[in-house]
Amino acid sequence: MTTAVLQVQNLCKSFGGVHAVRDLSFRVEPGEILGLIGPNGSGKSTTVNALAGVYPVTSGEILLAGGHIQTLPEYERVSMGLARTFQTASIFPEFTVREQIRLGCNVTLHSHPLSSVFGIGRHPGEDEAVTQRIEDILELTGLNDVADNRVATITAAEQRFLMIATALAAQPKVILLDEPAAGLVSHERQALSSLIRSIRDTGVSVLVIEHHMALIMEVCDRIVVLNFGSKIAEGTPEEIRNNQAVIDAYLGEAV
Ligand SMILES: Nc1ncnc2c1ncn2[C@@H]1O[C@H](COP(=O)(O)OP(=O)(O)OP(=O)(O)O)[C@@H](O)[C@H]1O
Repeated sequence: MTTAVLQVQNLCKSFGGVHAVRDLSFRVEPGEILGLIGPNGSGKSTTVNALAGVYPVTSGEILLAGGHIQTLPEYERVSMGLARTFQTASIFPEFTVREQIRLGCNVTLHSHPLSSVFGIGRHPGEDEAVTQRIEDILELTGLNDVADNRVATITAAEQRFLMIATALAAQPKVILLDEPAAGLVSHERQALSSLIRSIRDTGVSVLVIEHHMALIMEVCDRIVVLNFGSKIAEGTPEEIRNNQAVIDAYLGEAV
């Protein structure tokens, strides 16, 4: 078996007496788009926050490319290759789009933070590499046309894509997308589907948490389904669509 990009083993997370996530295990393989779905309150956000290091786990293990990360702080997980987006836009309205993406690159820099001012601790070629990376991300996310616009002035959909762009700037091995389609209209969701596939095509694995079933079924290679904090099913979109436990708990007659 190849090493998973992200592996979750027997993850439990409780808040006092609330068992938000119970004994959850799954793997995100290299080059895979994995969906995490379930009804409201089933533990999806808690899982993402535990993976990202926002919450300490109650028990269980999280491995990134084979190494344990469950005790590491959030920023170390990012610099090791686990990036995430948030349900609400987490951006700087006064920055330009390009500046905001540059911020996301900082976690990968070897140069001293003041190297551009004082010329000390500079890693040759790093500025050029970062500039090229930003251009590549603008191209990938379709934000080139608004690259020099202030973040406050771009559309809500562009802000969502910018959040993904900023997460990509950290050069992740896996990106966690927390409800990326929230608030998007049909053609924007289509663009999001294409973007998610393009991200995978660059070699970055994707874990996507989403309520929009058409998008999940269209874009995911495999899907994990939660209910009351526990995994009730795992499989291809076709298998999940026809799984009676999933239909009863979540999908109903919707798909
Ligand atoms: N910080 C917290 N303190 C106490 N209980 C919490 C906390 N965060 C989540 N919970 C509880 O944990 C359970 C799982 O919540 P979670 O937000 O992870 O579900 P979800 O699947 O992401 O829901 P939604 O689809 O509505 O975002 C719920 O019962 C919720 O009330």
